[in-house]
Amino acid sequence: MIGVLGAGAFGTALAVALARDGRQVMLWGRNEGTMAEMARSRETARLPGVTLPEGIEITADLARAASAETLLLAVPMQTLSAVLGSIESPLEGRKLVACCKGIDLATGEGPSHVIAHAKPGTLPAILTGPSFAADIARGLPTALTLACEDAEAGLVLQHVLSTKTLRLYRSTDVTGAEVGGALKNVMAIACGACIGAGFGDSARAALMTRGFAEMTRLAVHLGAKPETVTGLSGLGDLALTCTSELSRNYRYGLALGRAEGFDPSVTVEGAATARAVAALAEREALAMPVSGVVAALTEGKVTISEALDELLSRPLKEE
Ligand SMILES: NC(=O)C1=CN([C@@H]2O[C@H](COP(=O)(O)OP(=O)(O)OC[C@H]3O[C@@H](n4cnc5c(N)ncnc54)[C@H](O)[C@@H]3O)[C@@H](O)[C@H]2O)C=CC1
Ligand SMILES: O=C(CO)COP(=O)(O)O
Repeated sequence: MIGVLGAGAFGTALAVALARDGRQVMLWGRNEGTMAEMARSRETARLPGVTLPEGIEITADLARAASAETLLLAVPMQTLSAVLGSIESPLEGRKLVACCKGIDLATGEGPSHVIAHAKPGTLPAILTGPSFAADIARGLPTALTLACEDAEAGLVLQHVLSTKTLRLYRSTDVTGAEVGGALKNVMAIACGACIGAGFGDSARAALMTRGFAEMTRLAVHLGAKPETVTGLSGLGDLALTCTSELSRNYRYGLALGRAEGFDPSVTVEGAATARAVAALAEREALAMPVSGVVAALTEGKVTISEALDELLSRPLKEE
């Protein structure tokens, strides 16, 4: 049995893909009324046009869902610690797969460390890479990285979570996979803002490239392998998210660039993560200029033209 905690777009899409491939899945969401309605209609507004297979048990009972052998944690990054804290069972020896992207603002930690601190003795892993929930739910081909420090547990998870259309590549470099997933959202906000403000495609390509350099710098500083950053979890997801209007982070950036409002209820992981990265960069004395500018922009501390000036006025250097 696979338990998916978080019945938003991504958690539900993963539950749909796994159930369609014959897995038994329990999908948990915190709102009893919403979950009862999902169970009745076998639909969700988060994934229009998608029918939830009968193989998904829909529940608002956290203890029940958390009793599953493998748990996928598909809640927003800044809520991960609280959700884990509300599970009474210690979950010792169980595989806990983070399906969220970002860095915890309170601690500066990625999802696997948040899991390890909240639930010691578990086997933390991360599932990350280029994939829109809508694509996964429609059964379109998707390739992701499954990273777990415990190679044996990673191998088991790779087989348990791969389907005919969802192809998982295995890695033991959890830090590299997490940094890629977290930073690509920050860069997507930057790229959206760039296009929204009318700075053009050449400027976006420059931001993606310099953003990738920042991603690599932080990952390697934290002990990751550079080749992980060139994989699906890094370059792959950066390419998707910085160029598609299906991305919420990119769309949020577009709105910032156009000086338009944006629905605050939409999950935009890159805003809090930019602030977490800026704090981390300062603590570790790392140059992370694009992340710093995105943090300032999303906090309303600079305008879009001040943000551009800041990046263009940096000292000239070797690439
Ligand atoms: N939507 C997508 O295409 C993809 C999303 N992700 C990641 O998945 C994670 C979740 O995002 P989505 O499902 O897209 O967001 P979403 O906004 O569709 O859903 C978030 C869900 O979390 C629930 N939630 C919020 N706060 C909670 C709390 N304190 N306790 C319990 N539940 C809570 C909400 O009720 C909602 O059901 C994010 O980290 C995102 O980066 C990763 C890959 C693709
Ligand atoms: O992570 C994603 C694609 O890989 C989804 O991106 P957004 O959260 O920006 O919509």
